[in-house]
Amino acid sequence: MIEISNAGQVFGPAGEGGVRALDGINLTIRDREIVTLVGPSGCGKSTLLRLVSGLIPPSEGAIRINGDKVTAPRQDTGIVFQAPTLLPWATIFENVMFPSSIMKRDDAAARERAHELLRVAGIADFADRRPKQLSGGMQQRAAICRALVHNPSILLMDEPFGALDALTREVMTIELLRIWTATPKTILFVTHSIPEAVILADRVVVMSPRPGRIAEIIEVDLPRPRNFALAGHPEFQRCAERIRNLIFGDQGARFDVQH
Ligand SMILES: Nc1ncnc2c1ncn2[C@@H]1O[C@H](COP(=O)(O)OP(=O)(O)OP(=O)(O)O)[C@@H](O)[C@H]1O
Repeated sequence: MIEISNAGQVFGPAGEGGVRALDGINLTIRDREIVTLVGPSGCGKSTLLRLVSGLIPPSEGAIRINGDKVTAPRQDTGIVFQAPTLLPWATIFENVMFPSSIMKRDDAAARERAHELLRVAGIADFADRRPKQLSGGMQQRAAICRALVHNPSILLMDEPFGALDALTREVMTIELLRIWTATPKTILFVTHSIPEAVILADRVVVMSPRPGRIAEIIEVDLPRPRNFALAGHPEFQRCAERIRNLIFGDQGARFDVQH
């Protein structure tokens, strides 16, 4: 369970000169829940993900995972950024194995898991290539395999499919749900895509413009397993409509969120 209590973040000097990115965030994420985060550009989605990952400490409040205060990156957490951030000099297989290697858990089981993930992601034939020999989409698939290789119980994803073409993006979204069904984990997922936010989530957290606050939390009552055929479902449309109204409904609306 992830507990975000009264978390706030100010970058730079305290007071007038600082940038307040987050204000008074309270959110509890249950085990094996998928929560998506949407909101206008600059509302603090990535910052909130970084606080939960332990990459930066919150200026105010606290993040707890299973009761322990998060003070640094944790072994039970995997993270995927929008850019693949692979090591250019290592092979795809070595990149995927990297978390297991630094945790000194690069045994036969981990290697088998890495091969299996590469198969699922459709890039097994590229295991011995260097990142620059793969397309951007294939590199991103490798980055997702890397985040999953040590079978973390928490997966934090910051617009992981943002740079992919629309078709690959849908395939990867459904693939992520398939992986989640096979090995359930708690997922916090930042996206600019309303359909992606709804199709993945148990709950969608909609954030308001800077300083980022939670505007509303929307429960998505759609059956699982899910696919994009559910876009015609009345519950899908209700959720998507509500998110749109929250984001575009006021004068401060920003148009960088995909309909
Ligand atoms: N390291 C930093 N130093 C100073 N300001 C920062 C830093 N990181 C983020 N910010 C500021 O905090 C605010 C929130 O940024 P953040 O990247 O979390 O927003 P976001 O909702 O993820 O945006 P986007 O949707 O465009 O990716 C922005 O105003 C940004 O300029």
